[in-house]
Amino acid sequence: MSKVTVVGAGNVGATAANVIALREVADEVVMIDIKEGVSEGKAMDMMQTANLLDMNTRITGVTNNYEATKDSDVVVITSGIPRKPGMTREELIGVNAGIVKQVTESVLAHSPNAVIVCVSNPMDTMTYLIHKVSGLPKNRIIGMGGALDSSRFKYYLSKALNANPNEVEGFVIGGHGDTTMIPMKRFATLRGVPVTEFLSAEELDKVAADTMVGGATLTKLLGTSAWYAPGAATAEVVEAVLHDQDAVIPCSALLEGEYGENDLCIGVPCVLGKGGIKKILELNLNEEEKALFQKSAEAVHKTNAALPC
Ligand SMILES: NC(=O)C1=CN([C@@H]2O[C@H](COP(=O)(O)OP(=O)(O)OC[C@H]3O[C@@H](n4cnc5c(N)ncnc54)[C@H](O)[C@@H]3O)[C@@H](O)[C@H]2O)C=CC1
Ligand SMILES: O=C([O-])CC(=O)C(=O)O
Repeated sequence: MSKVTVVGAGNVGATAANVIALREVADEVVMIDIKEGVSEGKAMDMMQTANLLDMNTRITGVTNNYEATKDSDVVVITSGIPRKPGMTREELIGVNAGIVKQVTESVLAHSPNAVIVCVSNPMDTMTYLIHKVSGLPKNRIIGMGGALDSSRFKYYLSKALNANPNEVEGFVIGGHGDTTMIPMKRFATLRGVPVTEFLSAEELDKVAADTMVGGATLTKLLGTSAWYAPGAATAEVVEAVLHDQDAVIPCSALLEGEYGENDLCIGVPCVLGKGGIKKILELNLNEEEKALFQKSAEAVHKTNAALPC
């Protein structure tokens, strides 16, 4: 029996729980929130789709009751405030650091062996905070950002190529921020054919720029940040871990020398499976990519330095 807890039953948390349940990634999903009745209500609503959608996962919701999260295999942390139009993710640090710290302590008290997937923003810094607060082995803490950013990159590539998004491959490394993401243009392909065969340098630069502000674009349209793709990307990460898929997904991982960085969580290609991050893949970056990575890392270090704890 596998069990996933999702902390925060707001837009992203509830969507992630729903996708995890519909894809039957886990046997049991528990949503927990501080808002009285919200998790319970969303869980009941989702369970009323079970017979319509042939879903066999059991979803429950609780308010503040960590006992119900006991012995989870994976805990997803989405609790915290989202940005509003015009804000950066980094501006959320003050409020969200306090929430993420308290939530990490509470979940680990009941699920000491869980793999933690951090979603709350600023995500790389919140992932780093979880390392500091928990002292867990580094493989058990995964920051979810690259899965989403890569999916957006593939979306914008598919639009520029006028192609089926499922035929497109590509990934994004670096920080999960409007100016820190690094869409890896050099490795993007349409069914294995480099996209540079079909797109000009200018067209590809536009795809990369749109990807970097993908979250901000949606925040402007929606008045709050996005949830469908973030929820689905979170479910992808949880599935890779629970089903021991050895899936290569860019995630925010603690670096200890990789990519020339230390004491930093930032997006790098990871092999995900049982136990969390099985391996970090070190790419042979060219000079331009190295410089972008260094700049991105500096920015994330700077945000980390603003952590209140
Ligand atoms: N890493 C990524 O790729 C993405 C990150 N995000 C981030 O995820 C977070 C959640 O976003 P949304 O779901 O849109 O926000 P939301 O406001 O819809 O939901 C957040 C939920 O967290 C709950 N919460 C607050 N404090 C809590 C606590 N101590 N314990 C349990 N629950 C608590 C709130 O009551 C609320 O229901 C934000 O920080 C957002 O910036 C959003 C999209 C993508
Ligand atoms: O844009 C935001 O603030 C939420 C987020 O991280 C994303 O959708 O990429």
